[in-house]
Amino acid sequence: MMTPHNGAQMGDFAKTVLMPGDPLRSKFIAEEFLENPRLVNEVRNILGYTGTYKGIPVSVMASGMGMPSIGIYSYELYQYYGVENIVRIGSAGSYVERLNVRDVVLAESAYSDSTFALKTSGATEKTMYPSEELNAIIMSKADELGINCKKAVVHSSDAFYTTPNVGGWQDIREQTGTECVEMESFALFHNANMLNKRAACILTISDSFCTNEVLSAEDRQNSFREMMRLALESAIAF
Ligand SMILES: O=P(O)(O)O[C@H]1O[C@H](CO)[C@@H](O)[C@H]1O
Ligand SMILES: O=c1cc[nH]c(=O)[nH]1
Repeated sequence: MMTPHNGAQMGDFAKTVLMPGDPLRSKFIAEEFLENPRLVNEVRNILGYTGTYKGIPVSVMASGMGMPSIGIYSYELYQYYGVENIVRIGSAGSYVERLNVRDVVLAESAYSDSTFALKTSGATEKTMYPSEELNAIIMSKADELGINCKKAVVHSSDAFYTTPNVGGWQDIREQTGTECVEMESFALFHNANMLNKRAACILTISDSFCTNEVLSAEDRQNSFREMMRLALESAIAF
């Protein structure tokens, strides 16, 4: 079953797909962590692989950046490829001092003023929720692995670059209670809930709005090993 955006056949994806925004983070995870990784999609260079981790099938495929992009890929994986679980593994900018660069964060909810949900299904909620079951497994795996995984309310933004006239990150933080920003989890959680599937989002802080630290493109691609291990160990426990 091919789609306009995915060249894989039905059966090519495992029941759980890890989903970074960056296609080269997807390639890195497949080559570094999966046994016998097989490239199953390269349409638009949205690299997708299936292999095994500790003998259990797991897939990893990029989402691209932003809600329209993850909206397409997650919908097709759930609806046409029989995927049950998608775990976004992304980078994020921190709005608060308790979330430092390289900290691992689990989204407990995603707030957005995006129209993605409204346009997709008519949903008017501004907060979308991940699967409680997946989150519980991820937190318990983090404990087992000795990873300090911090839960946070995430802001899913439609814009990466903003100008001063639209209100700054401090206003957003105060008005919404969000603690870090990324660009996809609201749409992913919406699609999972709409299709009776499961989703979660683990993030690594790559930028701090408080300290102005910024990680390099290479670090964002290859260095988030704690998040990758946590996602893989959780995936085989789902
Ligand atoms: O590192 P990824 O997973 O792409 O996530 C974050 O990075 C991109 C912006 O730099 C957006 O996609 C944002 O959500
Ligand atoms: O500041 C950031 C960092 C990563 N991703 C975002 O969307 N914003």
